[in-house]
Amino acid sequence: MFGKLKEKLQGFTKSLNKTIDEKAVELDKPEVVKTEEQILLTTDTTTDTKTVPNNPEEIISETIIEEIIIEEEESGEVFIEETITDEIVVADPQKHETGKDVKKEKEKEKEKVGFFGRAKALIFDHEVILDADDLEGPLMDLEIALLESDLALSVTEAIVASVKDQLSGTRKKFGKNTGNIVEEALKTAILEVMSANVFDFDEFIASKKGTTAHIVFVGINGTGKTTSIAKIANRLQKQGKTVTIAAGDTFRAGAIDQIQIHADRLGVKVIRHQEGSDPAAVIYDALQYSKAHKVDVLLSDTAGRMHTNVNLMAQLEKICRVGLPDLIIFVDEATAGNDAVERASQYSDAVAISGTILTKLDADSKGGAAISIAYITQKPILFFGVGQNYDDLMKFDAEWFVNKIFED
Ligand SMILES: Nc1nc2c(ncn2[C@@H]2O[C@H](COP(=O)(O)OP(=O)(O)OP(=O)(O)O)[C@@H](O)[C@H]2O)c(=O)[nH]1
Repeated sequence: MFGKLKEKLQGFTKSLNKTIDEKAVELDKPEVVKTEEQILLTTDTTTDTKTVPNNPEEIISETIIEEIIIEEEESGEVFIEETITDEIVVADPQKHETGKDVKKEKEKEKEKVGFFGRAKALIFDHEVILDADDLEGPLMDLEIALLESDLALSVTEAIVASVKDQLSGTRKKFGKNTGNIVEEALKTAILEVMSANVFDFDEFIASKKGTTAHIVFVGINGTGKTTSIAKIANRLQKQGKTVTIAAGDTFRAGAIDQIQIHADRLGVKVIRHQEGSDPAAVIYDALQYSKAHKVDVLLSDTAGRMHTNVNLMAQLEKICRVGLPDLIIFVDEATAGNDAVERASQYSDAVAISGTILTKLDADSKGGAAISIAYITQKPILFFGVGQNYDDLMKFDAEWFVNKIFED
């Protein structure tokens, strides 16, 4: 899931981590030279064993310290040279050992702790300050990565600005979690967008106890409105709620029968008129019926319509005016590209969208549509459709979503 977005974001994370690492080494170089003596002191020439400083957990670049084994031609004996930055430390020549012994000894030491790790420990607590120059290149890469993952320009800019804000000018501890700094900044930025106006669907339904909660589903053709209505009906029934469905798609041939089939399977009452009749009238009747029968939730289907069709969008406004919905749910596909942003925006202008259901997350989704729609509508994603069965509906969880983008 979100393979492409994941790959691109990981690219940015790696590139900025590299900058941080380079900068950390640069800042800490004088410190490494200063502590060279300390490293030498750790070599006990009488026992030829080395003491180990605390915290030797990580391995640093071999460009800082190298070991060279030199074989002496005549005796076949071996000296160890340790090169620290550009200085050479020669192990005690009085204490000649055979090559085999030395190698064994070195193997043991490596098992105890990496030598580079010990050196790294000495620069462990320093801080890196990222400035605009350090961030410029990686942030440009991030912007391109997000745009290529179908995020709208406005949301891309918001995420890049947030990441920049979090990383620039601030002192960052250079410790063993360095690698997380960038990822955390990105996660926070995406989480901010995805958590806009969070609203809990179940709490909302619970709050309507005693009255009929009316939900209208809108969106372009074939995005999964009818299927999502059936999934929501199934979910509500499992929670002990009573449900009615309004067959408000009177436009597409077969749409009324399609929703009737779902309703029959689920044992839900459908209020329907003739094909071609006024959808606002069907929905009005369904609402009266549901109220009279104290039905907990009325789910109203509407015909798919292109956001660019002025007449059909005007009809949708009328449906929502007459039907007095408590929620208007915009349904679109998680697989949608940048065009999803345009339609979310136009639907949002036409009617007061309360939230979005993103369907087909089980198909190859780039993830960009989810982030963009949440940002453009400034309304929460409520559910993900994750398949064609009634149970294939997942309540949206922003943290789950963001972690999914970054998981390996
Ligand atoms: N894989 C997958 N398919 C889905 C999902 N949701 C809906 N579909 C399929 O998408 C197709 C269209 O779904 P519908 O529910 O008919 O879409 P609609 O928005 O009501 O279509 P119109 O009435 O033409 O506007 C159907 O084949 C559904 O089975 C989903 O979450 N995952």
